This record gives sequence, structure tokens and C-alpha cells, in this order.
Amino acid sequence: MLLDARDIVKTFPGDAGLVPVLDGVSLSLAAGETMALTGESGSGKSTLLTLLAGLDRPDGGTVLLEGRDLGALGEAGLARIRRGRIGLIFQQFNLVPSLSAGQNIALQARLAGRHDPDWCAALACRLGLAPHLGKYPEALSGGQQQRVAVARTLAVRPQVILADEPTGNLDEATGDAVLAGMLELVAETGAGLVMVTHSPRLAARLSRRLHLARGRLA
Ligand SMILES: Nc1ncnc2c1ncn2[C@@H]1O[C@H](COP(=O)(O)OP(=O)(O)OP(=O)(O)O)[C@@H](O)[C@H]1O
Repeated sequence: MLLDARDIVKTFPGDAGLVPVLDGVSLSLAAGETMALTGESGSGKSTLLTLLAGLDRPDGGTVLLEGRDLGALGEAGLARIRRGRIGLIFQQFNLVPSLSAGQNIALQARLAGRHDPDWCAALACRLGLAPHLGKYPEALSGGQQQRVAVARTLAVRPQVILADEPTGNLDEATGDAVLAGMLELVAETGAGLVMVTHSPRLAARLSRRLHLARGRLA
């Protein structure tokens, strides 16, 4: 199994003491599988994604990535896995303003020591970014910026892609186009995808859907 989360518990301090946001969440994701994560605002979707990414540690339970327990890794080991094997895409594009689109696409792959100019060029082409590679983020539309963010993540060839409402900032048609490109490329690379979305319409385009409510997945 690519990603295996077992009995995840996460609590945060609330007005009346510790509040369990995730209360025994388990999920597994196979290579090539795409999973939508839905749930009301505040149900813990982003919290779960953060734990799956190894950006925070659960209070209970384990996250296994390709059989490796993220909880058993130190900060350096976690950082290495995050750089090379886990791709994150957020609603905010988080592009580096002083770098061109092409440089932004290559940035994380360079940092991970995996820069492949041919793969970057192919991604840019597939995502319709080829004419825009020399432009800086301020000169790109929202949809173009998000496609750069998608390409930047895929450039690393991560095993797992965790996306938090990646099209939430885009109009419906642009969001659909970005998602279609992303799903196509995820399928081709054989990565697994977990995508948080509020949209049942978008969730229906993924292979599985899990709904988070009252700290549990259904
Ligand atoms: N660092 C934190 N400290 C305290 N409480 C937190 C922290 N992070 C999240 N929470 C709480 O955990 C709950 C779940 O938050 P989370 O952001 O995971 O929800 P979500 O389902 O992603 O919501 P949304 O759809 O609005 O983005 C919320 O009640 C939030 O206030």
C-alpha cells in the first residue's frame, strides 16, 4: 500500500479542554488511486492532510508511507520524504514572485536533486504553459498560476500528491480544466492522490470519496 493511515487521533485545545478533531481515522491509498476527501468546514480535512504529509504528528495512530512509519522518523528524515516523495498543492498557489513560471516549475525538483528538464518541458506543454514559461507570476492568470503550481509538484515525480482544494480559487471552467490536466498526469505517473474538496461534482471525478464527519471517515 502506498499510504496507510491507521487510527489517527488529533486533538486541539478548545474552550472546554482538548477537542478531538480526528478520532480514529483510517484510510489507505494505493498507487494510481485518486481519493476525494469531503466534509463540512471545520471537520478536520486540512488537519488530516497535514498529518498525511508529515507536516505535523498525530496524537495517536500511525501514518505509513510505502510501509515506512512517518512517526518513527526524525525531522531530517521527514523533510527528505516531504521533498522527494510527497507533493503538496494548495488553494494558494505560493509561487515565488521573483522567479519565472519555468523557474518556479523546476524549483522543487532542483531542491530534491531530481531536476529533469525534459519532464518539466513535457509538463509545461501538457498543462498549456509552454507560451508562458518566461513570464513572472504577476503576469499570469489565476488558472495559469495554479497550473504552474501543479507542474511544480509533478516535476518532482512524487509518489503521493496531497491537494487541499487545489481549484478552490478558480472559476468553475478554469478549475475543471486544471483538475482534468492534473488527473491525467497523476494517472500517467501512477502517483496516488488525496484531494480535499467541498464540491461533490469534483469529488465524483476521482476514483473514491471519503467523507469526514464527527472525527470519523465514512
Ligand atoms: N493549530 C490548531 N490549533 C487549534 N485548533 C485547530 C488547529 N488547527 C485546526 N484546528 C481546529 O481543528 C478543526 C478542524 O480544522 P481543519 O482546518 O482541519 O478543518 P477543515 O475541514 O479543513 O475546514 P475547512 O473546510 O473550513 O478548510 C477546526 O475546528 C479548527 O479550528
